[in-house]
Amino acid sequence: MADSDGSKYKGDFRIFENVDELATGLVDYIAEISEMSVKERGFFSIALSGGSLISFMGKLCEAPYNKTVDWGKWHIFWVDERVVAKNHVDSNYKLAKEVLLSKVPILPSHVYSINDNVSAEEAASEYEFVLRQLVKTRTVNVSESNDCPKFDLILLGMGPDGHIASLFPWHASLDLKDDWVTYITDSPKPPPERITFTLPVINSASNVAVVVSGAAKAVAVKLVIDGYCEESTEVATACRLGRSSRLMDSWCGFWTMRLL
Ligand SMILES: O=C(O)[C@H](O)[C@@H](O)[C@H](O)[C@H](O)COP(=O)(O)O
Repeated sequence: MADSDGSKYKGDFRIFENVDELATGLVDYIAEISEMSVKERGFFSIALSGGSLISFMGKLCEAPYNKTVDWGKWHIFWVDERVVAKNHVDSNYKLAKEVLLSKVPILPSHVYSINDNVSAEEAASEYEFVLRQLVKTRTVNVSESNDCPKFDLILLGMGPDGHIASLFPWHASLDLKDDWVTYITDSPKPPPERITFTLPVINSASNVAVVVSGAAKAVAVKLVIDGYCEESTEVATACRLGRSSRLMDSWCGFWTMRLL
């Protein structure tokens, strides 16, 4: 599969019987990429969205992951964040803190949350500034094909409308090419004010996984599977599954993309 800038990805679909198996499959995948990145670069840079994927990541606090993962090497970012106080019920940071960050020995200085005391516009530009410093020191790797950050892993959820991060269908933010982080004040999903990585940053990551469960997502997932069918034979099994059942009633799984 090739992106518009010629980047090549290898991907697969991982389908599970239930959300508990999905959580185990997801944390195995995260632990594997963490180990590989620490071996190759000495760091692991991971960017998270909000939503249900964070609760699945809670399994990382259990054995064996709590002991085997090299938590001191983790650097955690947010692919998108709602511009609300860190203790607000809508905060993606709050969710990640409760489920994971407060339970494993990640260094507080390696947790890059947004500044929630400024406007969405300022928060986005400050976050991009922080990223630029970390790319200079290579704490976050840099893409060989553009100057974008190349996160070791970006984890996304997907809404029933097909949105990922805080990039919503038909929104002008989808067309941004030069910004790394942007802001919106009109999110169709509340709360309205958010910051988000742009598509060039998401598409530059070494690994991306989209984690999706539930009946509400079935139509959007079918569109993704059909898109893959047109472009790649790598995911033939998932495609057959998608075709034989035409539209699955529900969906429980994630798909991965690895930059070659
Ligand atoms: O801030 C947000 O709204 C999220 O980052 C968003 O992109 C989320 O990941 C999807 O809406 C899926 O959420 P669920 O998995 O909870 O449906």
